[in-house]
Amino acid sequence: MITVQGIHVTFGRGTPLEKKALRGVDLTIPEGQFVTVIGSNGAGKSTLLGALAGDVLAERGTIAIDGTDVTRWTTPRRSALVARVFQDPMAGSCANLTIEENMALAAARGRRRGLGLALRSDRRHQFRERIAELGLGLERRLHDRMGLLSGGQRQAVSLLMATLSGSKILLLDEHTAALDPATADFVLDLTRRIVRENRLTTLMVTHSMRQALDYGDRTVMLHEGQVVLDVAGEERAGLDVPHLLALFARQRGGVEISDDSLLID
Ligand SMILES: Nc1ncnc2c1ncn2[C@@H]1O[C@H](COP(=O)(O)OP(=O)(O)OP(=O)(O)O)[C@@H](O)[C@H]1O
Repeated sequence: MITVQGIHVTFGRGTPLEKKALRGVDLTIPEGQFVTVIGSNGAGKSTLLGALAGDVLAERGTIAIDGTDVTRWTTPRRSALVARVFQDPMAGSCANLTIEENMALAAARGRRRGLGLALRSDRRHQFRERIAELGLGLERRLHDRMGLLSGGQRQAVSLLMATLSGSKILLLDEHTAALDPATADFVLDLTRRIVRENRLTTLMVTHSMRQALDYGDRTVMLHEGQVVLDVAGEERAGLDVPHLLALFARQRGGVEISDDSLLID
């Protein structure tokens, strides 16, 4: 369970470039819920994920994970609880380490155990079995450098890595945006499977309205650092893309969507 209460984040405070990126965000996300997060450029989506991961410190408000106040915890301290997959397939894993070493590092995240221990033969066997489940044949490439993989393969391995440390929260920041449509579909279906099997509490930022409605159980829209729409259950099931766009336009004072950053499919 994630509890965000009254979070405010301001960048460049007191400078001419001061930007209030989050302005009093409240969100309670029950364990295992999969939330899609939408909003136009600069709405505060990545900042919200950064605040949850600990990269961005909130100046006001609190963030609790399973009842523990983590507001002042650093990113490394939160890393055993929170896993992230980024838009850039090169981020979040080490290109110069092998697939197996990357998996071992992910498994050791937030723990004091070293890489050696994480690479014990029983763990190696486990890594091979887990990566075989992706159906990409990567179990035969465990000793290849991560940098040799395609973008889609890297995102798939990054998703798998997110499950190895036992963290219960998954943050996905447009993790399919850099992939071709077919590969994006594969990674999204894998995401759905991994989230369900591991009962991960998930926030997925997407610019695609279609993805926002097709994946997950709840959709949250941010606008200028605030939650302006929060739908789940039957209300969400009854929404289609034109509806969502109309709701979005209403939040913007009736201004039509002319923002290229919002994809409708
Ligand atoms: N490190 C930073 N320093 C200064 N300003 C920042 C920083 N990070 C984000 N911002 C600003 O805060 C606002 C929110 O940014 P954020 O990246 O959270 O938006 P977003 O909704 O993820 O947008 P996009 O869809 O374009 O990625 C933007 O105006 C952005 O320019």
